[in-house]
Amino acid sequence: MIEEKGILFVLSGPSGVGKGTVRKALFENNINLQYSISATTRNPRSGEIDGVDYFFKNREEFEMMIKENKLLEWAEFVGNYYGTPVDYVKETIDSGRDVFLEIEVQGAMQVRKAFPEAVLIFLIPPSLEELKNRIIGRGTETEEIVKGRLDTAKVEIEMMSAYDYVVVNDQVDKACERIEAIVQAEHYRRDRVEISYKKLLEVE
Ligand SMILES: Nc1ncnc2c1ncn2[C@@H]1O[C@H](COP(=O)(O)OP(=O)(O)OP(=O)(O)O)[C@@H](O)[C@H]1O
Ligand SMILES: Nc1nc2c(ncn2[C@@H]2O[C@H](COP(=O)(O)O)[C@@H](O)[C@H]2O)c(=O)[nH]1
Repeated sequence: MIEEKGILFVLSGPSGVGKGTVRKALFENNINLQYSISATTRNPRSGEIDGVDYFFKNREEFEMMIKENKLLEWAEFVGNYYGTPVDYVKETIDSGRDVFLEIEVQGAMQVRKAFPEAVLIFLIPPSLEELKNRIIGRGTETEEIVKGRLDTAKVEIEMMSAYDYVVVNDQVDKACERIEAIVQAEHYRRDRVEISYKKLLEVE
């Protein structure tokens, strides 16, 4: 019997589009995906827990992870490092389970190179105005960081065509449904859903 590997799904998109919100809603629906917790040098926001939301590191620790090839991808984003620990991703995929990354665009492009079979999903806002409202509305960043993230967002949106799928986050539940449909479609495409086609064809 051939061992089936899991699929690596990557959700990316501009800052403030709602990646974290959509990801949390997806996982509340018990979707059968394993979330890969990232490492970062940014300070925890109120309520964020080390080892749950992120592995919080100082710059020295993060740079050591880079040096020791412990990251599948990493990027510097508006003044902080972010990266995906490689061992968890590899072990989970090898065990046949799907992994879900929520990362920014530079990192997604690195995943594309390192893992060409990964499925890249780009989340877009209904408009740039709405994106701005969402970043400001979240109220977690200073005015300067908000500006940095909005400037970066314009560059990031230009990378949309490098993705396998584009999903509009107009409403969280609708965005989740679209992503769930992509996950299902990718399983069908890889012939991993246990449907007996023979049986189907037998039906008159
Ligand atoms: N569909 C939506 N409609 C309205 N508001 C939304 C929607 N999705 C997310 N939001 C809101 O937008 C803000 C930004 O969302 P979130 O933090 O999930 O974005 P993000 O893409 O993960 O941002 P970052 O990349 O900066 O971490 C939050 O206040 C969230 O509640
Ligand atoms: N390249 C990577 N980007 C990541 C990773 N984890 C999160 N992110 C992205 O960083 C920005 C900022 O996140 P925030 O929590 O400070 O708002 C956002 O776009 C995240 O998706 C990662 O491991 N690698």
